[in-house]
Amino acid sequence: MALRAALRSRSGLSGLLSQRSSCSSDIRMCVSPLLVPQERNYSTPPKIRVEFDQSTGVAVMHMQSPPVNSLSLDFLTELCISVEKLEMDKSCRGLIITSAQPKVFSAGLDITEMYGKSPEHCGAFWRSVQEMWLKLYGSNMVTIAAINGSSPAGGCLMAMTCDYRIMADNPRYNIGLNETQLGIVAPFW
Ligand SMILES: CCCCC/C=C\C/C=C\C/C=C/C(=O)SCCNC(=O)CCNC(=O)[C@H](O)C(C)(C)COP(=O)(O)OP(=O)(O)OC[C@H]1O[C@@H](n2cnc3c(N)ncnc32)[C@H](O)[C@@H]1OP(=O)(O)O
Repeated sequence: MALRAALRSRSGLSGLLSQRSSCSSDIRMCVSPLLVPQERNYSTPPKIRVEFDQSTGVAVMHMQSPPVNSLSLDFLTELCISVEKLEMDKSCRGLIITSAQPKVFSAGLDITEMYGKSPEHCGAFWRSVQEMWLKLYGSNMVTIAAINGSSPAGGCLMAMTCDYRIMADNPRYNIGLNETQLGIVAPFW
């Protein structure tokens, strides 16, 4: 109850959504093996920014990978590490995921990860996709997607793995699954 009240009263969620629409206890103590070799390259700016409010127990995760928060291997790795860190912090009970990019929540899987890559890279990429939705779907935190822009395909998948979805009311923002239109078939796993 306290968490829900906190979520409701936080300027965070309502602020995030109105801002965008107006412009047009299992603590895992180890990092998963998938994530170990994928440490962030510190020569590039972080793709994920997390603000954790100790007083409410709510973290806001801002996706900030220009131009459209496409889900690349690097992006997904960073996102999974951030979720794991929050998951390990017992005081974090709620997670709001939103976008720092204008008009787009996430464009879905990064198309450039799907051609001209080695089989090893493709394997790592698809594992990271799976890791992302398993982590969010299985999270002990209350998870909310604050969808402040378009969110096709993998962006929709990510939102679907959260407990709640709230989308900015803007007719220009699309959400849904368009894989068939693109001729993409998700591999068996
Ligand atoms: C719970 C159980 C689950 C089990 C598993 C189930 C299913 C399998 C899992 C997932 C399948 C998912 C597949 C995918 O996600 S495939 C990707 C599909 N995505 C799209 O088709 C989105 C395409 N993009 C858009 O529609 C638009 O770009 C936008 C997001 C609406 C934004 O429009 P806007 O006009 O603002 O920008 P631009 O179109 O001009 O784009 C700017 C810039 O970004 C590049 N870009 C866009 N999308 C992607 C992308 N997905 N990957 C890589 N790059 C992308 C675009 O090319 C532009 O680049 P430029 O260099 O030209 O500036």
